[in-house]
Amino acid sequence: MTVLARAIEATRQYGDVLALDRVSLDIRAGELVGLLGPNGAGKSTLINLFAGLRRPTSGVVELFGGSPLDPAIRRGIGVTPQETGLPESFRVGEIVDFVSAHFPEPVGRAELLARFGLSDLVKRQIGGLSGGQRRRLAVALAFAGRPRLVFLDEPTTGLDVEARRALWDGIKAFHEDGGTVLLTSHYLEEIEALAQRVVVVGNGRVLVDDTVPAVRGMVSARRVSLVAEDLPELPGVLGSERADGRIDLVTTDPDRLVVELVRSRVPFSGLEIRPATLEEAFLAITSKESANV
Ligand SMILES: Nc1ncnc2c1ncn2[C@@H]1O[C@H](COP(=O)(O)OP(=O)(O)OP(=O)(O)O)[C@@H](O)[C@H]1O
Repeated sequence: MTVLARAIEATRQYGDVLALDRVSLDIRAGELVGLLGPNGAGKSTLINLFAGLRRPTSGVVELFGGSPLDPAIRRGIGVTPQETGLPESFRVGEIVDFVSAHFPEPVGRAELLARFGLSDLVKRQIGGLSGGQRRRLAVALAFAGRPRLVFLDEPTTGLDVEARRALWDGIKAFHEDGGTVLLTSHYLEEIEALAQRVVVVGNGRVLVDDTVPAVRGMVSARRVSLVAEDLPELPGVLGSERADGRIDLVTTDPDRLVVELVRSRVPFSGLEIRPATLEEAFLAITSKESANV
């Protein structure tokens, strides 16, 4: 399958910060890839390299077989960064026309707005939109020029359930028509709703590149929560925290943890076991990864 975007051993440093550490990744035509990772993992940096907004410190980044720094090549992509500033005095329809004018075969105002559930806002000034409406508009604009490949950095942050669904529908429709998408998210649920492939990044490295069900299986960390005065060292604890009189322990083996807890004869009560958040699960993957190095 045609590779539309490729990183080969791409490293990006900001001063002392190693934001990306020898990342190699192919995005193939027709894929909808979810880039998942905690804050500071390097997701935006990777998108910025693909979109030609930053250069790699070392390694190679290609877009459509050429350089992402070439404006003619970049015309084939659509991008919505994490934060966008749209001119407040423009009306929604005007900004769509303005962006569309930069492309040879734009989607067209009515169709684009309909795809993202924004038709009713066509005459509204951007300054009068809610935060969620602005976000949806910013994402819709990435699709205005009929791009082959779209990069969306946390497209649904700050959106309520309905707005999120409207956005997902727009992204899905593009993908079903053969479009290729790379989107970032903190939520596996979001990636699960849209993508088949998920790339997990942490500390600037690709930790996992697999199908959504495979990653679901990997992030099997559980949170064991209980009330106790004090706890001894327990095996398999990846992280712990104390809040509201409870102690929360993150582990990939809750059965063993509970057995050891009982064996330790420390008095406890209110035992609860539930799935860990993705952030906690990342910790599990990251620590497994560093154990393998
Ligand atoms: N312009 C910059 N100057 C200095 N450091 C930067 C810059 N941009 C990013 N970084 C650092 O690089 C690392 C990766 O940041 P990046 O924004 O790519 O992460 P992210 O995965 O997108 O995070 P988030 O989920 O919070 O958006 C972080 O440590 C960040 O502080």
